[in-house]
Amino acid sequence: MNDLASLRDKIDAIDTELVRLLNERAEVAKEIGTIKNREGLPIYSPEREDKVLRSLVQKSQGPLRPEAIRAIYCEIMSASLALEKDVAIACLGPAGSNSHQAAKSKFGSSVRYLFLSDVADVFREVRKDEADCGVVPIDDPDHGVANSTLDQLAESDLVVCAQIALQTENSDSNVAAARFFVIGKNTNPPSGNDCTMLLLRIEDKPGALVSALEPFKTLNINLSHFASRHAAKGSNDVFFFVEAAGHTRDLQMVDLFRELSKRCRAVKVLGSFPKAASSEV
Ligand SMILES: C=C(O[C@@H]1C=C(C(=O)O)C=C[C@H]1O)C(=O)O
Repeated sequence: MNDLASLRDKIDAIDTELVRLLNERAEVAKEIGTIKNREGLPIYSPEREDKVLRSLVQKSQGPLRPEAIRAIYCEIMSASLALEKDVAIACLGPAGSNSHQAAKSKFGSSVRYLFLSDVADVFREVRKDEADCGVVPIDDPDHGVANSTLDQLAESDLVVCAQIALQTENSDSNVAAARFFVIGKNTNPPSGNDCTMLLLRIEDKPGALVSALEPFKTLNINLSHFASRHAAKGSNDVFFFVEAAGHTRDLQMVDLFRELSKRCRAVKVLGSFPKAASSEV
């Protein structure tokens, strides 16, 4: 037998074993799904997926690149999600839009996608349980921050449960990352690698913002993103959206919230979720 044929025989044997193992893994995921459905637990667990991916990337000795491991596992997890439940993800349409691509890079090709025409509709479908989660833009290199998403987050009781970075070519053909949030009804347990999106409502007066940000410095909590919006018409308040390192259940967050509540008109937690992988942003 020539080299090519014998190497292909080797691949055939490995594939047979891989498919057997994948089905074995899928059986376990189905059992997990039965427990979740029985106990009313969320089917999608972003913190678990993040832990699985980080651990596999760390253990892998190559030659597969980390991005390849992530892409393969995105589809494996997509297939297990679909076995656990008929999972639907709402995003901005049409099929093939940036939002759809971002959603597929997180949820893979085994789940169902619902295409909506604006961000408010995505939030509505998730609130009505027509979709398990929604994917909405948060910022992109060409258009900046998505104010419609900030406005919905300010009003809604839905939370940010994951983020997605999508590499896009911008108008100058530079590759840059557009960021999307996954929104849902459930707060995530810690993954050990989280950040937290907060909404601070602050009076529009000199020094108010500096005072609100001081506790982040004192408690040594890093801020990675920052955006502002005027609060409702007729009010003299400003909304500041900040993304801080850590999870709301971290001890130092308790201190942070105590300090923030003294310095802000209102503080709302928009969600704790796994940080983007370093290869993503
Ligand atoms: C199997 C589970 O359900 C989903 C599928 C996962 C997987 O295939 O590894 C991980 C997290 C969940 O989104 C689980 O929660 O462990």
